Amino acid sequence: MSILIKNIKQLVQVHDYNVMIVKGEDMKTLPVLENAYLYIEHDTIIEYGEMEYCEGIEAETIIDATGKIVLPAWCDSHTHVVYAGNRTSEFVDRINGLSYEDIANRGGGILNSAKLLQDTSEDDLYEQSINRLEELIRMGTCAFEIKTGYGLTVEAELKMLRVIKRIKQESLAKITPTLLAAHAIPSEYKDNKDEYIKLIVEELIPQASDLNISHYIDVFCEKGYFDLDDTEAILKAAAEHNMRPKIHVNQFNILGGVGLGTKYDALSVDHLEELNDEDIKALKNSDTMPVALPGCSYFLSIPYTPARKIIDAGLPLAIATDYNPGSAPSGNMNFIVSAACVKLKMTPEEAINAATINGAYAMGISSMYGSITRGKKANLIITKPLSDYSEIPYAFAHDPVEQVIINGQLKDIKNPEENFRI
Ligand SMILES: N=CN[C@@H](CCC(=O)O)C(=O)O
Ligand SMILES: [Zn+2]
Repeated sequence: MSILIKNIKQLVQVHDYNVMIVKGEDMKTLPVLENAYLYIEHDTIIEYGEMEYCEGIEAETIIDATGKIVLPAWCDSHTHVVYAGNRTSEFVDRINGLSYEDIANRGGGILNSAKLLQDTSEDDLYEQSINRLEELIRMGTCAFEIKTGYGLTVEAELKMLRVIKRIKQESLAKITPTLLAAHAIPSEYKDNKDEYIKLIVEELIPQASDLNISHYIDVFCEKGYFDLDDTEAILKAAAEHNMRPKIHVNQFNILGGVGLGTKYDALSVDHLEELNDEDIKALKNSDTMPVALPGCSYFLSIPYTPARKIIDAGLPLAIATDYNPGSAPSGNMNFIVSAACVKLKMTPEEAINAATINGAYAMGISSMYGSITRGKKANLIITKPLSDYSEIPYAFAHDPVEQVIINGQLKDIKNPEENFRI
């Protein structure tokens, strides 16, 4: 199978030499080839260049991309897309004045989603989740991290892991699973948090490790959830099973989770709506990717991650959706790229770097995803006709995506019958 895309107005994020991460000042640069072609064989980017060098290249499928932009598909490194039902009633409660914390204190929030998920069959959970995921592929995302965390019992967390495994096996999207058993304290452990941590450490992590699905561990390190000691106990146990941290830190309060994350060589530390100089210092001496989640800030009306402080300190930054039923019920990366520009004051170049190559890094897949590089996987967005790539974040809430190539397959995203499964 071969595809040739011709007359591309702008081929974006082109790197002749493979890149794994883009940091600081370098995030301002987005390499672009004007009037270009791109040639794909099977699932791989084989060749690209200026149109004048395209002569003689033949392919089974030829796409004329006159006026259009081609870029790597979005890499969403933080999602909770496997969940049951929704939490619209809490949405209304918040409109009427309750805070996210008030709702959690009443026993709602994550615990509500956990109850729903525990009562949902594995097949139903799979169907709900893959349908959400396919809607997101139509919006241009082809790589997703997916967390557990709405099970909160050994049985239900393993059910979530099996659903994620099935999605990983059946979807054309690239999936990175993460174990987030420490997402909230189940009500039966309300006065006995240590017992729940013991359950995670002694039963869940070893059983999850035996399933060999997830190589990443997450903890919601936050007041009222898991403190620094709890988090460390879980990271330590996970490290013995070769699970690397990707943790929720600094969403509402600074507990020292960033420093703890870097100490345990976290692949990413996510949220960072609150951030101090010590956190910046810890990140500077690490291989840890900071991840901003502007959809959560928008939906909960909490501060936005100080992206300028992070990037101007010479650090890398990724952006992701945090797609979940409580704090960010949207997985639209086009919106996230726009919000990064408008609210986090990132340039379009920085935002696109953050949503492609740095998103891929935050899933440990940037050697094969996140840039237009010979040998990398062909996961691509072909836009509608646009004046320039900066129109993607500029025209917020518009849908810039016309076609998607996922794993080397051209998909008709407007056709409701189109499927994105292997
Ligand atoms: N903060 C922790 N976890 C999610 C929210 C989960 C929920 O409310 O269901 C987040 O990243 O925002
Ligand atoms: Zn999250």
